[in-house]
This record gives sequence, structure tokens and C-alpha cells, in this order.
Amino acid sequence: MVVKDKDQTLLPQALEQRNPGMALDLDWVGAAQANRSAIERRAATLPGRRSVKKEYQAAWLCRAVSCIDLTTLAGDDTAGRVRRLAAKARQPVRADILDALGMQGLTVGAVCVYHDMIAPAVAALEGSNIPVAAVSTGFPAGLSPFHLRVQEIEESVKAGAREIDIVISRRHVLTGDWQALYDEMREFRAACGEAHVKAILATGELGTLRNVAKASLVCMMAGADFIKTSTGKESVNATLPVSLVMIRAIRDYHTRTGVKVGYKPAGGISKAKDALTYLALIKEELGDAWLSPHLFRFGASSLLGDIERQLEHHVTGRYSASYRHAAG
Ligand SMILES: O=C[C@H](O)COP(=O)(O)O
Repeated sequence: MVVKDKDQTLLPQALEQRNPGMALDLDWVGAAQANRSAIERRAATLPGRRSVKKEYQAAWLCRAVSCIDLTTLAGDDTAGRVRRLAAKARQPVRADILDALGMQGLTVGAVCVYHDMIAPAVAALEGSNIPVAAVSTGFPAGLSPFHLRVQEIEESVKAGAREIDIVISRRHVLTGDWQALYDEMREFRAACGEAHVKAILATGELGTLRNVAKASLVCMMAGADFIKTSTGKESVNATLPVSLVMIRAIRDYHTRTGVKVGYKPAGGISKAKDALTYLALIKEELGDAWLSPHLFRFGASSLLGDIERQLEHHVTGRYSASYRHAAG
């Protein structure tokens, strides 16, 4: 069976798009609003939306796979674990399932690791065109000395990371010091050189949705190629209300500057149906242009397993024994 999606772009595209950034516009930042109750009402309508059509669900799930930053960020990471992750990144879904769907050649968007795991990841992904993304700048808290955070970026780029996920200093947001946030992001951007930079806002620690909107704008003004919700280590990670606020900031930035900045929800996204909700959100708020790996990623360590199980179910009409067991 071949599953077709009318406007599909399933394979990762070349990462040629960069956000050049702009001068800090404090008036724009000051005017940013986020009406919590309206945002929450809208977010509540998202699960189960028809904009991601059920008859094309397998194709949408494959698209979700192509947008995953397959992640391992644990203190006990080893080269062996990273090699296994890289193998999964190259072949994220069982070949017989992909054959049945007519989706050969599917890979994930990137593999995301700590600095020390870049070398084994790069070696294991050689020849695949799957980029390695590294979390740098003293991830997850971002509280190491500034010059060491900049140096960490430079080292990560030198080691072969083509994407750098930086963490912002939350205190700059919490104290409303937008100039400091802009300057920090600007320096991180410069240190990344040719590598793409994703700015992790750690939204669960920013206090208000309004702060999330402002921090999103400032990071984009300073040249972030992506804005990302969370490290996955905060007590609250990616949520739909926060995503709406960030996505609307991306939309405003695009309207005002013509520049498309990417979006990466991360942390706690582990179910295929949640992935579909996020894709519906992107489709409705930003449009089809954002539904590809160069403008949208999931930061996720365990989402792929559930998507693979759903695809298997789609193809065979049943879940494998291991899944039935896991589902109780
Ligand atoms: O950036 C990615 C996150 O750290 C992954 O979080 P997760 O392990 O909850 O999927």
C-alpha cells in the first residue's frame, strides 16, 4: 500500500536557510502580549483536529519522523548508546513497514547529543546527511561562565555539530533585561559560524506567557534559526499554550521581516497522537511551508517508538506482541 500526502516533503531539506537577525527593537518587544485565557481556549481545541486528515495519518506520522531530533541527553550516555541511536536515525522505522507504506529513504531530522558524544555521533552518521545537533552553553541550566559557554559552542562546531542548541540565561528574561538577552544570543549566534542555532527558552522557567513571547522575539532578532521550548529537564516542558505563543511570535517575525524561523517543541512529547496535534498546530498557524525538517523539529527521546508502533498497526492492523505487553 502506498500512502500519499498531497503536499508531502518527507525528507530533510538542505539547511541553507539562515536568520540574519536584526537590531533589537525594544518597542516591538515591549508591545508583545499573550492573553492566557484566549491562548488556553485555543490550545484546548487542538487535539484531534481534522487539519491533519485521518486518511493520510500514516503519511503524517512519517512526516513527524522526518522532523524528530532523535535525542539522548543523559549522564550515562556512552559511545555505544549513541551508535545505536544513530542506527535508529538512519532507519527509524522497520523496513517492511516503510516498504508497505512506500516510504523508503525516511530518516529523522537530526541526532541530538551532549558535546562529548558529538564524535561518535558524527562517525556513526557518516555519509547519511543526518546532521548532529549538540546542546552547548552549559546545558541545561546555562549558568557556567559566559566565555566557557561561547567556547563550548566553538568546540562543538569544531567537533562536527552542524546544529547547536543553546540555552538562554533565564534571569535576563525574569529581570526584563532584553538588551542582555539580545547581546548573549548575538554572541552565541556568532560563535556558531555556519552551524544552525536553536535557542532554548526553557519556557517552564520564564514565569509568564508574555515573557515567552518577548524572549521569542528577542532571540529571533538576535539571529536564532529556531526557537525551542525546553531542555527536557525543566519540571514543565513543551505545552500547547506555550507553543501557540512561540509560533505566533514566529508568524509575527515572518510578517515583519520576511524571515522564516523554525520551531522546536521539546521535552515530554512521547505519543504519536501528540505529534499529530503539533503538526496540526503548525499547519493551521504557520502553514505548510513550516511542515518540514528545516523549519520544524520535535526534540524527543521516546516519540519514535510510539510512532513506529502506530505505523505497524496501520500496515498490519495489529500491534506487535511487545507493544501489547507495553500497553498492558
Ligand atoms: O531536547 C530534547 C529533550 O531533552 C528531549 O526530552 P524527552 O526526553 O522528554 O523526550
